[in-house]
Amino acid sequence: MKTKLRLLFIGAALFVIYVSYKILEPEFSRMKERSENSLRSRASDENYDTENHHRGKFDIDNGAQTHEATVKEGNVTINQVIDSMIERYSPYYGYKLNNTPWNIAAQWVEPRQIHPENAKELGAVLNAMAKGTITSADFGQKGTQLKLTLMIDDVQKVIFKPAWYPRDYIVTGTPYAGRDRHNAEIAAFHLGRILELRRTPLAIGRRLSIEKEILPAATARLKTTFFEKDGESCFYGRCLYCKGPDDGVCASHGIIEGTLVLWLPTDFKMTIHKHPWSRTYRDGVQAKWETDDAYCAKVKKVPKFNSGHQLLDIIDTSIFDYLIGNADRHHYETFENKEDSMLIILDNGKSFGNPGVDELTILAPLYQCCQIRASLWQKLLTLQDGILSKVLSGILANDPIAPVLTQPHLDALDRRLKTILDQIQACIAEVGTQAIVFESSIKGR
Ligand SMILES: Nc1ncnc2c1ncn2[C@@H]1O[C@H](COP(=O)(O)OP(=O)(O)OP(=O)(O)O)[C@@H](O)[C@H]1O
Ligand SMILES: [Mn+2]
Repeated sequence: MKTKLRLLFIGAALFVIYVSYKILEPEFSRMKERSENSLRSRASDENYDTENHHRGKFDIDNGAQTHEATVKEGNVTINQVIDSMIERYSPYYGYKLNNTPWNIAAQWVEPRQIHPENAKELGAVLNAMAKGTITSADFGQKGTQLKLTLMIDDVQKVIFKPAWYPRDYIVTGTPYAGRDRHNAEIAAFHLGRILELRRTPLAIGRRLSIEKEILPAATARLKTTFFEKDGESCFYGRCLYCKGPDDGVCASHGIIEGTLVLWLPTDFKMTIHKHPWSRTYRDGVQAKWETDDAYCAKVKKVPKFNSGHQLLDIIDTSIFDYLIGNADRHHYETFENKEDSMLIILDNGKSFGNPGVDELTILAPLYQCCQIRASLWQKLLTLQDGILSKVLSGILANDPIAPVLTQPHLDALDRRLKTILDQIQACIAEVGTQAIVFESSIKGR
């Protein structure tokens, strides 16, 4: 019996080494190819502003950022991998469009992705969100937290989630404590891109002038929630936790910082589902999943989870949430009447609260079901050894409200990634290779 276990373990370890090698191999050769082709293709792309040809930097900042990897034949360093990934995932905000940005973003939405892999128009859409004119401002429509619904250029709806905390504020208490972290929405959006999940709506930071940009566009009912404190304009909007001035946010020198999240096209209706691993939000009351190690087997008996991809989507999301420290995934939404719909990763506001706490219970869907899509596992393997934090911080460095995350939050990502990979190894040792599911996360089947 002991020998059998030992053999199984050695077999699993060899399998992991082989798969890791296979995964990294194409990344290395793609990198070589890219570095050879990048300058050539950049110069031939007429939509790139050749005077400011570097991607990234939100405001034109000549030549400050050069991520061209100089790859020597057969000798790829980790920094070159990082630079190449930053280059690949940094939106190019100066990209010039031939179409309206809003139509482009609306056409991207499909049942299993909100945007395509690495579209060059992404920077232009984000830029339009960050620079467009606010033509109307009203209460946020749904949810319990303070937010505004803004209209940009008369046509595009976005949510504005305002800043509550300075970047280095550490939220303590329950895993879901505190107000929303607006910066978390931006970090989550880009993390979703790096992980190739692409299920999070576009998000970008923006600083708005209350007097010049919000008040002139504000509805009468929103204006009634404005007040003054210490010579600054403030508002408290309307939501479950918006009772009055004590629940308001204030400008600083007339400016209020926040994150804009692009509203999904309204022709996609959404169905709301209770998350099977949701918390009770009651002190001393535990949910079933917290006390029952065989909980996953019970979830699998529910028709919508015993076939199809929703359970795997939940596992993807638990990995995503563990990385960002989001213990507040109480519900989730899918597209109505789309059989293959993804779990849309909406609302990441309760993330990046405490970089010193790794809330392992967020990973319960992974460790209780012991299954993960091969595509996500592969992606995670390529981001080990500090690559994840460096790539994400390189991309976030170009957001208008950078720095988006403090170093302790970035370090937490690498630490948590290691825990996830260890957990996957433990699952392989426990259930064998059936822990790895060969199903595309984008196609769903
Ligand atoms: N980008 C979006 N496009 C379309 N609908 C959205 C978008 N973002 C949020 N919604 C809708 O608004 C609801 C509330 O948004 P969100 O979850 O961000 O707010 P919240 O106040 O944090 O909610 P909760 O209190 O439930 O956590 C979502 O459940 C979803 O139905
Ligand atoms: Mn929320």
